[in-house]
Amino acid sequence: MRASLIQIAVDEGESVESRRRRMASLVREQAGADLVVLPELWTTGAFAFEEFAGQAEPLEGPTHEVMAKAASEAGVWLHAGSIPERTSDGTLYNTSLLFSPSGERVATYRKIHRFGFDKGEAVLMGRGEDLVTVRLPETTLGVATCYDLRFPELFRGLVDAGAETLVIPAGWPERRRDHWTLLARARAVENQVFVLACGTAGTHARVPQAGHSIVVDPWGQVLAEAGAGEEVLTVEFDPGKVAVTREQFPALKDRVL
Ligand SMILES: O=C(O)CCC(=O)C(=O)O
Repeated sequence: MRASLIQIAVDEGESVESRRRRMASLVREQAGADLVVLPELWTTGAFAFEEFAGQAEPLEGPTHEVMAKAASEAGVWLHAGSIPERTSDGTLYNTSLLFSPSGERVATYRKIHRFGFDKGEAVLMGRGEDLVTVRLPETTLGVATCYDLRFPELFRGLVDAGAETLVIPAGWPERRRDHWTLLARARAVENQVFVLACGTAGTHARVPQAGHSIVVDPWGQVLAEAGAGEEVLTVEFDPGKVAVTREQFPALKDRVL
């Protein structure tokens, strides 16, 4: 299975519309991949809190339209990262959109753990409630977003629901980059899954981003890791390795709690 993680910079000098067009073109360039993954809140930037309300979209808004088309033109499964979603009652959510290779939306995930410690996203956005898995022909995806990575119980829930590949879009800051790579590996090892974690590059809202999108196998080996700048990280992996790892080292069977 081939996956491409598109790590872009959210540059305030680029309009949201041009970034959408640029992202769509990058997705189209990944034709031939099975799965393409984009970062968290790449239209606004995950730390651009003051932009959330102004840039929030309905679920089937402009990002949905452009990404559905890009997925079908590239013929790929697309985790289109997340958007600031505005529901009909005015509530905002940090919502991920997933599309099939025919451009049909197959899942949405509203981020459960909101970041900000009583500020920013934590007060501006509503809390998601539902765990989401998506069956692809080769593997079952379990989805989570950025700060969720710190909460292992969420991933146990996804594993119980059948997840074999965790897909985690993020806008992770540079100053905690070590946590990002450490936690990505920890979630892979403890759950015996692949982890595909896609972050952003550059600096937005004065917060330098970590980049370093990463793909980890169920044994905790790093299959690929991006640098700090814009990059498309492409990796081939064998989803069958999840079953093999769980059989050879059946730690998940010894869970007590
Ligand atoms: O947990 C962290 O260090 C970063 C989380 C974050 O930036 C986010 O969820 O947007």
